[in-house]
Amino acid sequence: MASLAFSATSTWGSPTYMTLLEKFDGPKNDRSVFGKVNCKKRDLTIANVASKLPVVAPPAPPPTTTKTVENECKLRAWTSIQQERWEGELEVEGEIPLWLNGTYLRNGPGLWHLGEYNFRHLFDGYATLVRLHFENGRLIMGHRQLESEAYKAAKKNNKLCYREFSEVPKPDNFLSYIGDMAKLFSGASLTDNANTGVVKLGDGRVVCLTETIKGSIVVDPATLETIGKFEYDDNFGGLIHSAHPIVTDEEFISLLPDLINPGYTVVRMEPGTNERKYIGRVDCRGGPAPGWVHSFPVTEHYVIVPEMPLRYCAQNLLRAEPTPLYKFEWHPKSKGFIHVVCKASGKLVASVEVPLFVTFHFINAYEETDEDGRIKAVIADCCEHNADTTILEKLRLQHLRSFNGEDVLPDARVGRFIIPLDGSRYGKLEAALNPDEHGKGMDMCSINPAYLGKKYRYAYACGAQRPCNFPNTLTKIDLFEKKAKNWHDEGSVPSEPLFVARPGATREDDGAVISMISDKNGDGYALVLDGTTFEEIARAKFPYGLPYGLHGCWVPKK
Ligand SMILES: CC1=C[C@H](O/C=C(C)\C=C\C2=C(C)CCCC2(C)C)OC1=O
Ligand SMILES: CC(/C=C/C=O)=C\C=C/O
Ligand SMILES: [Fe+2]
Repeated sequence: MASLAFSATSTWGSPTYMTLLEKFDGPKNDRSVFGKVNCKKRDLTIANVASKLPVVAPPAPPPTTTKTVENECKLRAWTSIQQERWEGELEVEGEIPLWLNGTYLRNGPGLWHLGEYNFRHLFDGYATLVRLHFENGRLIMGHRQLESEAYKAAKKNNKLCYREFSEVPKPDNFLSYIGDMAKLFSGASLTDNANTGVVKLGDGRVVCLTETIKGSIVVDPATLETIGKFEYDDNFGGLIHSAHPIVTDEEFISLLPDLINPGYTVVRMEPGTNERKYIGRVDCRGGPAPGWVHSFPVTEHYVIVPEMPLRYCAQNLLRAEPTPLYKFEWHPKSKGFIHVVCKASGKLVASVEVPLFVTFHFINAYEETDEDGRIKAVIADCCEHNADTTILEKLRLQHLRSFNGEDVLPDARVGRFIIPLDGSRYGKLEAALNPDEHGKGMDMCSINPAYLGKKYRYAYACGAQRPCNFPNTLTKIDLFEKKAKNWHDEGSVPSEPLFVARPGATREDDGAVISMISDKNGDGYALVLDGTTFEEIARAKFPYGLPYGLHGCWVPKK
């Protein structure tokens, strides 16, 4: 299929869209997009509608293959999405459990270039939403670009217009540079490219998120259409928040880092409202700025506030060219801390110094009680990168695209913080199990959501089968037995496994685990594993390989 190059000569306005709408109509369209993939053409309502969707050709992707020592790497994980959107039914191999009814939504940075200009970091890409709709053993896949202001402006002007994770728009001249600085301070130049995750609020609204507050965007889970900005209806201000709020049917809890008076505000929002309410505040204990707080855990009674020695850095925010640690700085002398805030009173119940740590993702946390039922400690688990920040650099696209058989993924582990609540000054950090169990790779985790904040046994994540340059296995961690069971498809990259509990289940691991795989042939497929045995129960090939996605959520059938 001819693709419209995302260049000065291409048209992204409605005339082209209309032309394509007419041109790519009906099932014929599917074939032209798919090539030889086995996609059923049954008249499923959604699929039928979907097959009539305009298949707008996207920016031409950057080179898709990378020379390696042995062979050509065709992996699509690190290359831009092929087209703006697609939807259709997939042929299922194996059996999708009939109880698995609902939609898995996944978000991630899926478009990494503007015309000839290639972005440099995984986290810079424009958001690509993917949906896997499971219904009575059948599976419909769809993907669509998120229509953020940043994405729309890039398409319209064919250049970067907002500050992304590592990319910064080039000022035209000195005066515009001064203007850009003003925009930076007001937040006007920050991106709203919500490419990190997607959550379902208790009231049913589905919101895409990233680190910037303005990058909170409501989408329709059925069509993946961008509905509009999620406006927070309160006076907290600020420009950034944790990219991973804690979201349940009852609440939305988030942390707002304060870069002026280093600290964090803990806030809570009720379903059906857009108003975050104040829970409490933690002042940082070290360093010139708060630690990066990409995620945080909660227990039944507490919000756990990590203060990582990898701290936000005002100078790096202002720089035009990325530094090795991007918007952050490593401050080992400033130390690392974990703070525990009571959800009900907002009071700080513990604040302990812990060994240096680096983490993107907390897995879960819970309270440990003594014989009399008194809470004596908090346990908080995370994907911990052995206090080594190099993982941030390893997520550069050039690095991800150039795997040559060398083992270059830095080691990681399930880091377990033990935080005493008896007034002690220090907490501990240790590996929850031997990292060899999961090939010393560890990130992109999920749990059975019914165990959020509670003592739990199982975590699902990505581990490593070495040599590799990125986590390449799905791993089920048993924190009681301290064992892991690993799933691996040689040469492929799986995305974050998501656990869905079987309705009525009483065992923690009774359910299914969903992931999407980029395989070594350049294809991709949805994968369903049994939550207990961790064996494959079904897979369904995509029409083409999709870019890597970060985080997702489950929207159960109503
Ligand atoms: C991880 C991860 C990266 C991605 O970040 C996206 C952006 C736009 C982040 C921007 C910023 C920071 C990381 C630090 C503080 C400043 C600011 C520029 C907002 O989203 C992710 O989840
Ligand atoms: C992809 C990743 C972090 C994503 C943040 O949202 C980490 C991968 C390697 O450990
Ligand atoms: Fe994340």
